[in-house]
Amino acid sequence: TELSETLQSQDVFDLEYAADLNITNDGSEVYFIRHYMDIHSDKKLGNIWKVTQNGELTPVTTGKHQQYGMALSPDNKRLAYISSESGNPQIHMQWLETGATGQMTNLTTAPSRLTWSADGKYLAFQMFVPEKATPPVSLPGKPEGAEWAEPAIYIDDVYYRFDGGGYTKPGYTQIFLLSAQGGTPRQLTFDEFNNNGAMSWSQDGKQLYFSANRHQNFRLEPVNTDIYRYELASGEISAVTDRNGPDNQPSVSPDGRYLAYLGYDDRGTNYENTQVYVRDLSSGKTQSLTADLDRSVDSLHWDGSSRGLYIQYDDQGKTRVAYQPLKGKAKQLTDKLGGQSYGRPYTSSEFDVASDGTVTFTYSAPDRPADVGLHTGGKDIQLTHLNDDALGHKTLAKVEEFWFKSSADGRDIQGWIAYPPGFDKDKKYPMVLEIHGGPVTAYGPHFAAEIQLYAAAGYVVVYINPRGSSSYGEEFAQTIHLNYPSQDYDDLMSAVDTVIDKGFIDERELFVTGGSGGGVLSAWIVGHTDRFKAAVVAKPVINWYSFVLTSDFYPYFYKYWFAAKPWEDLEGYMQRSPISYVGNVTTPTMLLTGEADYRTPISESEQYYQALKLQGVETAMVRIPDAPHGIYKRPSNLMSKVEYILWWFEQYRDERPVKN
Ligand SMILES: CSCC[C@H](NC=O)C(=O)N[C@@H](C)C(=O)O
Repeated sequence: TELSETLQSQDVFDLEYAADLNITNDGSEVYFIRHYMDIHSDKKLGNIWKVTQNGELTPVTTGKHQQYGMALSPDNKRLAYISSESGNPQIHMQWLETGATGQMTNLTTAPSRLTWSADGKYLAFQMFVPEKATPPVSLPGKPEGAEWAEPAIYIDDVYYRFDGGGYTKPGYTQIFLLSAQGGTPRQLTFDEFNNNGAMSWSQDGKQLYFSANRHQNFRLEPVNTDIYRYELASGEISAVTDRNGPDNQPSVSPDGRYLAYLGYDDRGTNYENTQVYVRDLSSGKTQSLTADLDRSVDSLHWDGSSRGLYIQYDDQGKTRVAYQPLKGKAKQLTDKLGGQSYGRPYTSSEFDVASDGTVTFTYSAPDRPADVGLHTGGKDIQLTHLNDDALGHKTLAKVEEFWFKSSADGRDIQGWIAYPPGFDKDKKYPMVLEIHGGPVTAYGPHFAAEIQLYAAAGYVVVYINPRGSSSYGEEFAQTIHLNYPSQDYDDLMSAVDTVIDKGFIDERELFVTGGSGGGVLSAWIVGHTDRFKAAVVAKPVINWYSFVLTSDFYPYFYKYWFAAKPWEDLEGYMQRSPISYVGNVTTPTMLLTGEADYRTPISESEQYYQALKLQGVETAMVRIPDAPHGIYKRPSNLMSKVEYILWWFEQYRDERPVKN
């Protein structure tokens, strides 16, 4: 095929990225999953690879499989991982000295969270244990061999479908123990809770700490997880934490003295900073190490000497790793993490640490999905270049940071401009404003196929972190508590004005799109201004009343995003709903949503489509069959999304014939 100079939508099949980083104790090698897109199955697959400190790459496993959940044994001699190569997900093990590999289990449902005991003799893991569902009604009179319709589906659980997971089956996630020699796993927990949070062994192997929501009312208290201790000898489970609010990611220190974990006090708001807590296991004394950080810590790893922790958090659109000693100030190590959200430029990354403090992390650059990086001797080194073959010969958009003041109140807001390849500041370009979802998430200077493809099509792409985004502290994120959308609209309009003032935008050629929370804001925008020539509203919430009563995670949304239940505050719900402003819309607006989106169900898009039709506004609806909220997860769906958005915008470009 002909070499093209700029990124094309089919190039998404050539993207690769690194995940599941596991560094050896001496820091000399990093094992990772090398994800790639399989053009035949249209799925993301992945095999295990190893990279040394000098960048030498070796495959560890191979084949057209999805391998994931990798865990290096404490002595670094074995690698446990999950693979579907035998047909369904099973635990596999590779003995690294000999390369011998074995399937360790014959499970009936998918295992997860492989967690080694310190002596390397056991693996704890979790697995869904289905319960027998007996429908309350069975139809009489079916003659032998008759082909009747599928039986009716009876639902009585709070959570009956999950975005990306489909309709739920009755049962609970339980903890299991597997000998590292293989064999039959032993089930450790049996009760009617989902024992599904992260796990960590005590150093003597007598206890297993895990996080779970084991409150009687757990379904309606969706974030109230705690840390529990499981006694291997007796099977007794006791609560280690008991506050109102989440406690998770337990991690026992290498010397066995402390338990670190993440959590916050639940004050019922849309956002709280997740802090790092350390509990002295003999005295029970617990302290927060990050009370003054004003950022949410996403993950942690103990320092080999048990004197502190390496922590990861988002800060102004980037992700950092810092060393936080048990006493004293944190030391910044690197801010180059990211690259795992290859569709849109969300912060998304991971890291691991060797005993000597060498940090491996997913290395982010605006023009590449995640590579393997290393932070050692005060320097960041990029160990892999997984996409140089596919992207090295292409001209990609340059991404530049900018800051501006919001017209609402003069608040400083951060954004980025992606310039079309071959950009010439003396020319005038059409602009796409692309808006993130969440709404408490953050974009940053990270690779994003969607942004790159809009730029490759000739648009200057602008994306910002309006108020309510994460990575700027608690006050900034909470400005939209019970107040979304609101002045975030002004932040977005000020961004557009700021970029127009730079002189290279054709003011008559402004386009807007956004997904999820960004779909809310783009629908809000067309209801409040006619300055955009066309809009694509992707997987939006259009009506908060119907959203709260159809979304998979509804016990959370009504409780943390609104002051009351929908029927108790009809006015409040409708005031913040884009549907209430549909009467103002004149902008041609297309809807685009996955038909299996159970987070922002497609009925939201249908409402807007039908309302726009009734209003006589130009509209269309793109339905992506079987796609969940994460449309990008199948490469061809990512392609469809981008191609349809660009096509819609092109209909309204000046030099194109206007649509009938
Ligand atoms: C605005 S409704 C909730 C949508 C969703 N938030 C959490 O699931 C969301 O905005 N998702 C973002 C990250 C997206 O899909 O882009």
